[in-house]
Amino acid sequence: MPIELLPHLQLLKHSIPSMRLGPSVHSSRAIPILSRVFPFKLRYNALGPQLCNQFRVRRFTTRSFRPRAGSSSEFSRGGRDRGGEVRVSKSLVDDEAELSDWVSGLRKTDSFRGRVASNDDDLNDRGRDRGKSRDRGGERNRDSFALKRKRESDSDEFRQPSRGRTRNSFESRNRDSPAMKMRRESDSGERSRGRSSNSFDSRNSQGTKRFDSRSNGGDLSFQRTTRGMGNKQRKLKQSSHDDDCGNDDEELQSLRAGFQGLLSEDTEEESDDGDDDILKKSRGSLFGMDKEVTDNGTPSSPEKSDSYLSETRFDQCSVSPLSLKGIKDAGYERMTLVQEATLPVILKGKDVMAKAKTGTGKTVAFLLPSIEVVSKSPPVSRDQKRPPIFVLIICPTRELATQAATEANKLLKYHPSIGVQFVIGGTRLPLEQKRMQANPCQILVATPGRLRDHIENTAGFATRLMGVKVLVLDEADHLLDMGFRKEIEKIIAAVPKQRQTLLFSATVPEEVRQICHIALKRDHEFINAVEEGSEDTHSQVRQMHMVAPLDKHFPLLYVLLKDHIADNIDYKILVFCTTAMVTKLVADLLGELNLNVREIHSRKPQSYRTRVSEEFRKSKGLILVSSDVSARGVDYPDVTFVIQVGVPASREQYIHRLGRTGRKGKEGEGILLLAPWEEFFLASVKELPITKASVPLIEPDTKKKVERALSHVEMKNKESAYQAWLGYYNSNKNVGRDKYKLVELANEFSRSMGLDNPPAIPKLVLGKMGLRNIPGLRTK
Ligand SMILES: Nc1ncnc2c1ncn2[C@@H]1O[C@H](COP(=O)(O)OP(=O)(O)OP(=O)(O)O)[C@@H](O)[C@H]1O
Repeated sequence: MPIELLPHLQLLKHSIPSMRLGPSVHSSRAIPILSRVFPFKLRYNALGPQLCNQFRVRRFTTRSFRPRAGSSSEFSRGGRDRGGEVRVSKSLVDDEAELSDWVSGLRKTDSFRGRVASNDDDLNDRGRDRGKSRDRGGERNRDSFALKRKRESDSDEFRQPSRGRTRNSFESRNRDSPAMKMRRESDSGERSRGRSSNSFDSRNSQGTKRFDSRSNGGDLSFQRTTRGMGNKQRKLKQSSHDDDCGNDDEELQSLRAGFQGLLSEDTEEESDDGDDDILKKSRGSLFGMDKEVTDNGTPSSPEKSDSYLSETRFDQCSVSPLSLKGIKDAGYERMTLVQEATLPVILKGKDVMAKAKTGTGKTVAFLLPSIEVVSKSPPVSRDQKRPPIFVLIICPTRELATQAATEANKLLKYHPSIGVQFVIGGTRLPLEQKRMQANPCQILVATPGRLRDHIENTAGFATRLMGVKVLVLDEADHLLDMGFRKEIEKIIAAVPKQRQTLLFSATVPEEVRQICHIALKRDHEFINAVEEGSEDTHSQVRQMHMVAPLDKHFPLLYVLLKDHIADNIDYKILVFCTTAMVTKLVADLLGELNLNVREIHSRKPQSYRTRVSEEFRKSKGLILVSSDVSARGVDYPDVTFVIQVGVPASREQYIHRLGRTGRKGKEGEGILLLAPWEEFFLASVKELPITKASVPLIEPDTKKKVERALSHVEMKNKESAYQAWLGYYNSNKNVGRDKYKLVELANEFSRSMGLDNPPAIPKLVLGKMGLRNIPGLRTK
């Protein structure tokens, strides 16, 4: 049964002009419980203040509504008022991914280039990996605690046998999941003029407007019926965001510094049950939440609520019957809150920038109206030489692009005349060219670099792009930041000026709002589906940070993982690392520790990435160690735990990574593991409910075990990780400023890998990093 969040919000009636909700507390139960969670290994402190004191004040303004004649995007019937929480979601994943081609170029070899499994072609991958790359999944990484350990080839079989389980007791916690308020904001032109039909908040000089979705103000295209469409208040209000703490240069630097290949050693499987006892002792959630357990002592999988859904059904809005059939087959009945908020506006043809939390259905929110545009366009004849592309969707990573294309295919099930294709880096350009020629599509999903390749190298492609009516930037903030800006500007120049543009993300920093005119018309709508006063993260995802010296990070990571696994029979864990090569190292280490682990990062061929991604999507009882290729947008269901090791590239990246758990209203946990000199990052996420965890004692046996495992990790991988680590932190504004200190820290990292001397780095690389002649570095 879905949990009803915030029953008090049910009391809201659309006739109430304005009300203020009293403070609510959430997750306070965690505190006393935490103190007894890790009697043997982990002791968490100071969980209190943030969880206890999250009082939120919300204001709702309601207005009565008049249907607007001729609105093309009206819902035929409003839903009942209902509180809810919006999440959103897509994120940008990875600079590394898009840069991997560049890295390949540098190496003057195509050995990194893989091919997409969807092309039924992973020969490159097999050839490359055979004999030199050890797949760590099932072959050697046995997790003595995982109930099932499978070989990598058994990709779909990680699901634990189902057992009778009771639900977690999450519903008993006091959850703060207030009614969503969506903030819509039109850009400066309209702001200055004001609009009589919206209820402007006079306090906001920039045109903040409040309105109730049930009682639409002027230009909203929700149908105004007596009952209205839902209980969500939409506020037209400018949001502000903290500064980024990093930038894409960091990834670039780490790549520059760290591209050493994909080698890994061949080792025997090893089974060591030595930590069984520790696990048994420390049963209990990492975050100290009481969970109901099954007869056999294992808790159930994450609790789910439908708070991300609105009351409005898809069949209440004016989309084509064929789309409705596809939606129904996809299993969607009610719109998510962001879909409900954006669909009418997009269907009206307006440019939209939308922000909503991770995992709340942003993909469908931009796909569905885009499909409607195509379905209303004149049919494309098969003989047409350069059939127009009507909808162009840009995603920052390959995984996201393929995911969006898959979702589009679902929705297009009953639109036989509409085709969707994707073009992504890491695949052969000629193959894509042939594919596009054989099956011309009207909807194209692309990563920026590969799209530019096609614009420059595929005959007739530029002409096809002149048909674009809708341009979508998924993970817009990432696409518009410095890492992708140039590509995006080129792409925008290649599509018609007269088009509709849609920008979606779970994070929209102020800087991006400032420069969104690059893509959007001046009178675009900003729709913020994150309720006012709410954080950009989900309240049902428990967040912590732990600050510990670097030399403790590997054992701590192990302890955190083992503990979570012991507590969650259906565990599904994402471990984020700073760079691709550090990701590889950590995956190697966890493999040596007999955990059931896979790795994904930009240094892996695309076919491998696709395969592992698919496996993780379907699996339970699996750990995926990832670089930022999985940070944004990737929709892995039921991720139970996200661990971030080392400082994230930015506040936004932290949010997107964390957003891999807690999707579609589910529960989740996240922890950020920092070294003391990385604590500066916490200032950038201070408004998020991240509580501090104290560093647990690490048992001598655990320490020894981790050291032994590290000694088995191939030297080459340690060298690459060291170099990549240096590159990443060198380009971090805070850490990289003092080169002397940076090298000291890098050498601390080297020691944490069990090396007495730091690995030597080529002079050329050091020169590029501006680190020549810094004491403590070894050159070769
Ligand atoms: N109306 C709906 N009802 C139920 N499920 C839905 C609906 N719309 C989308 N979903 C599902 O919700 C999940 C999350 O959607 P999606 O990946 O689009 O989220 P997102 O907001 O883009 O997340 P992120 O910010 O991480 O990219 C997907 O599994 C999708 O199939």
